[in-house]
Amino acid sequence: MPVLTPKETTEKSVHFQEKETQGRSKSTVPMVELRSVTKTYHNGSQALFDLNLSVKQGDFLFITGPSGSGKSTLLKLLYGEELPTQGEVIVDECNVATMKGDRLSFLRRRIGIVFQDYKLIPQRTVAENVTFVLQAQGYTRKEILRRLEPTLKLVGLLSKAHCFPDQLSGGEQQRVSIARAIVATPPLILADEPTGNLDFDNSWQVMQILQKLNSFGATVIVTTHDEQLVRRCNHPVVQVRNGQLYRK
Ligand SMILES: Nc1ncnc2c1ncn2[C@@H]1O[C@H](COP(=O)(O)OP(=O)(O)OP(=O)(O)O)[C@@H](O)[C@H]1O
Repeated sequence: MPVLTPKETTEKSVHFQEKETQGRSKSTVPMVELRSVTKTYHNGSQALFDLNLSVKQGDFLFITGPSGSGKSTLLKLLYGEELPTQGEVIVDECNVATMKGDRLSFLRRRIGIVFQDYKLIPQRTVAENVTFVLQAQGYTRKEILRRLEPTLKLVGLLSKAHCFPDQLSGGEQQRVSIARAIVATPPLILADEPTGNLDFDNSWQVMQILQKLNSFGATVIVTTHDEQLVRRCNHPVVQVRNGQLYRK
């Protein structure tokens, strides 16, 4: 079972400020645990089989694997988009499969999700795309404004706050989607092929942001095909093959 080594620096919440983390004790608390998880889709397609994984708070993990091996399915199980056919999916000490309604929504608020295809709203500006979810969650205007600026600054888009998505490059659009995922400072960030549509320089920029968030304390799990990017970052890697996980 790939149990991943925790980093030296671990915090429970994300703040967009450098923090003095040297000398903190390692976290041993798992943020994510999959216990003997099997996922078979209704059409009989078996995506994952008897899979175990433990990712501790503050870890950074890459998940690689060939197309169709089950990477996206694994992430979908973590945010409750799909349910396991067998086994348990534990996120932040909650059993995802047993959560419904408000409890599932509350758990999802603690997870920032970044997709390959950005999923931005074309008719809304960068600032509106980023703050939309906060508004829906009932944050006050003052709190929304307090969060917006440091978030845009972190992804290098403060000067683009009033642009619309079609006025941005692909790399910039992906950074907006990261800003949207992190503006509520979730302790867990899941990124599904976040660099799949980007060239190497933009991919590296995205990875640097994700690594920065990890250094601030967030647990980060990234699926990718990009071996070059994985090699350049010094983080644990597991591979999904035939529905199971292998440590690389
Ligand atoms: N909604 C679904 N219904 C039926 N089968 C599905 C569904 N989603 C995924 N699958 C199947 O599950 C398996 C794993 O798919 P998944 O999308 O998790 O792979 P992946 O590793 O993320 O692939 P890629 O790298 O191409 O995105 C594949 O065989 C796929 O066809």
